[in-house]
Amino acid sequence: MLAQEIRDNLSKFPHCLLLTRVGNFYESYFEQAIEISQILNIKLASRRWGGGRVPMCGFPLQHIDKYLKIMIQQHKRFVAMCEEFPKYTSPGEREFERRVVRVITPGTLIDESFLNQYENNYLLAISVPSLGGDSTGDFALGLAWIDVSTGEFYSKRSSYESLRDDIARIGPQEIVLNKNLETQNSHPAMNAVTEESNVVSFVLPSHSADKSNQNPPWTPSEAVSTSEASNTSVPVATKVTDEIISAPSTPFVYTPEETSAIDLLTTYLRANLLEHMPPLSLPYCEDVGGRMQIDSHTIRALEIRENMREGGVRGSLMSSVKRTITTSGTRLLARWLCSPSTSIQEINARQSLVAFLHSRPHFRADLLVLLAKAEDAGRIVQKFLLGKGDPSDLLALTSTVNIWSEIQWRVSHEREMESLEQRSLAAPEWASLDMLMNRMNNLQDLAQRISLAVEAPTSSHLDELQGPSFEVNEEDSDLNADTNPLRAEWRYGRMKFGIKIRPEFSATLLELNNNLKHLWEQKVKMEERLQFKYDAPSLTLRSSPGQGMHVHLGKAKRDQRKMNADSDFVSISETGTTRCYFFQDWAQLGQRIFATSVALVTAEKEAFETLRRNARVLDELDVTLAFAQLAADMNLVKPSIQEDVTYNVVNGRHPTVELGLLTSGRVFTPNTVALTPSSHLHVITGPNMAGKSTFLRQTALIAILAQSGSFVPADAATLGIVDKLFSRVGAKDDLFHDRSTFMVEMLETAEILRRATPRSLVIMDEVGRGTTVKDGTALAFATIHHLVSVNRCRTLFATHFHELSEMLGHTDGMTSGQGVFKNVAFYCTAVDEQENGSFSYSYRLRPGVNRDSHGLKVAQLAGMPQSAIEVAQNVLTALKSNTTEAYNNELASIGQRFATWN
Ligand SMILES: Nc1ncnc2c1ncn2[C@@H]1O[C@H](COP(=O)(O)OP(=O)(O)OP(=O)(O)O)[C@@H](O)[C@H]1O
Repeated sequence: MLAQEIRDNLSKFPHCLLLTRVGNFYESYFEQAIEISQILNIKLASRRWGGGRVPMCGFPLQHIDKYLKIMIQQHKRFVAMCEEFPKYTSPGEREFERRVVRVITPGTLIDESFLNQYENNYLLAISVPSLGGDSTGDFALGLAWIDVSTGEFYSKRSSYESLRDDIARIGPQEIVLNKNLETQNSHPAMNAVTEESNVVSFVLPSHSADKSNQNPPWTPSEAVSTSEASNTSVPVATKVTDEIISAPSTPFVYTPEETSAIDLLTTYLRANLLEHMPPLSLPYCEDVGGRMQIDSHTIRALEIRENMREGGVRGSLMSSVKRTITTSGTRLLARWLCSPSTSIQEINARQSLVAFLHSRPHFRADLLVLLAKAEDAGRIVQKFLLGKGDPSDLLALTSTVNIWSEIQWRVSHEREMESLEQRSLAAPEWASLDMLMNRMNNLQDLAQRISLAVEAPTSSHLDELQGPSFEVNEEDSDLNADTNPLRAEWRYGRMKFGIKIRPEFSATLLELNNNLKHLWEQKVKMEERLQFKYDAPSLTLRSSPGQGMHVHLGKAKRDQRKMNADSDFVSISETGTTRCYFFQDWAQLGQRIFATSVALVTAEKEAFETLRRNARVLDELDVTLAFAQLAADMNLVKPSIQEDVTYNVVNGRHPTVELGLLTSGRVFTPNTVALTPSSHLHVITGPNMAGKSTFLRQTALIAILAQSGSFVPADAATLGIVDKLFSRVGAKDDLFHDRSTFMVEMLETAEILRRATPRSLVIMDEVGRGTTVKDGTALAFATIHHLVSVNRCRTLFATHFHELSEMLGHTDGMTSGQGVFKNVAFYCTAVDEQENGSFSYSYRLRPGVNRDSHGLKVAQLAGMPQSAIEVAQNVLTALKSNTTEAYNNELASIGQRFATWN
């Protein structure tokens, strides 16, 4: 029996490692046991089955998380969890029913202990246009991504051009694509997803792309549209709240591409979460132009989330600026830093709040103490929706809501104190905090209502919820639980999730519950009346997607006589034994039941959404408090943001390098930069190790911080919105994809030249260094030429090819704008040499060109043997000879001179 169950499951889930619960163990049998024992490094045993011995291995239940982590996160394998459920057959006997309740994949983790709570664990679905369609058009792709462990759900239009950037920014653990793509290795979408060795899964969508727009793949409650809701006077399905301070009040409109991606995602989730599929919020629709686009290389090169060398967060922007104290706030901070806003209104709202909190250190400190006590409410709500919430989660949720109330109280107390002190000047400042706090619900009795209203169901509850039976006609050919609204209502509404919101939670819920109860009673009475009147005991009132509300006769031959004689019953179908009729009265009553059921589910979800919404407001408070704290710690200033293309930063600093230097007691030298339309490309020259790359990177990081809503490390800053940020810095080779260092460099450069707009910011470090000096110089010149004449974007271009300055018409003593290229200016760093031979770097930029790279000094510092340095010095002197003949003679003599050891 067990052997057969396991064989069946192995063939049903061939792509998974199967773990079967047997008593207090998870076990694996047959060929897979060999593989699992190797992966987990556990003992391989065998047992006698069916006359032969079969391999097996297993481990105690309590080790499940440890081993799941190895299989899923280290080996990127999928695991099908087959659980056992006791079945009481007869007194004293106990049997088990076993079934796969969930397939765990890297992108569908729920509450596993190895999940990093400070980071999102996203599953991303990408829909691509059908073959033969317009596969190259702008924004032809749809993206949908969700963190199942927190319920954070988003969608967005995308294009092939920006797909890589979107993937890098979202950082999914797993990507889902349409099954049609599985064999198309050269498809551009496949190229983009395999770039980062992502885990890629393929699924057949439940709806075709063209149908999906009219027939969205969500549960009925989610699909309730404004018009539908107003017809039935039920609450409109609440949209996912925005993360921004001024949330849009209009509902989201999803493009067909997004709808297809959402369909792919939900189909995949259902196929894997199985019995743990939660009800989903509507995805928050990201505006394509609303976020700064940071290209995929730049996210890595600027070390925003993680440090490139070690892969960890140490030394990253995130680690230097992180002052958040909640896990969900930290996740939000990472999202803001990886996709800064391009809306001046949004940025200003965030910055005003930071300024407000920055100017009130005591208030800030109090709020931080309170926030530190709050739990990750969004994650707890999601746990309940996933059927995993337990009494301790309920306690945590209740106490967190109490803390939210305390925060609200502390805010109003601060306001009272200020009005007592008659600080009327401060009134406008309150606007930003008011805007945020107004998005929180009244919490006065929320905590009490939660403990009253949220409960794990007992089995009697489940029975109560299931009946009275409003079942689906099993003979219907188009029977499908996902498209049958009534089934889905029970399934998504309450049944599966081990959680029920009691009607006491809100007046709306109470009223809807009463209505529904009343309608059910009417339905039962109508059924009984019809059975009696038409002498038809097999008559039931039913609903199905194919036949709508209909009257069903189970034993038609026996019961149809009187009904056929009544013109109120219109026959719509019949089989050998059954018959179905349309009956106006039932059609009307059934519709009302349906509408009320949908409204009830919507209202229940609204109750959870209330909690989520508040949690999100607190996340924003956490991040803005963190920015305020950061501003105080690192002496940051509020930047002024404007809608033009300037970039003016006075004495800017690199936040991470500054911190690093501080730890060794050194001081960072600040630098000023002024990019304007008349001087929008700056060529930076100077010695090795004198701070060129640092200057380039700090320029990009300041733009990111400013547009995320933070203050910036500078004395003053005025920034025009950056729509796209590009970098070409510090390339490595990419042997896996068969690309040399120079090829990587050229790919990145080509992408910038193709995509940068006049509102973009580009930093380029040593373009052309990976080839010969002549080729490199030519390419560097062509790149500058293109950036100045075609892209016209703000650019910092660091180079050791100082010949470029001559080519661009720079002469000593000239000022900005006097060269052949009017929009190009020249700045450099230098080495200060002392008479005693010692030297130091001057990190401070000054106008002009530095033709000396002082590379030998760096070699000396790096510990190159003195004899080698001397040889290099001789060669350098020879190479600096200024006539062609002398130069060639020197080259010829160098070999002769240094070949003496031979
Ligand atoms: N403004 C600064 N103030 C103080 N120290 C700095 C500054 N900028 C850079 N440094 C220090 O100098 C080191 C080298 O800087 P960076 O890599 O930016 O130089 P570089 O000019 O780009 O060098 P190379 O041309 O060799 O790539 C940094 O790691 C940092 O320790």
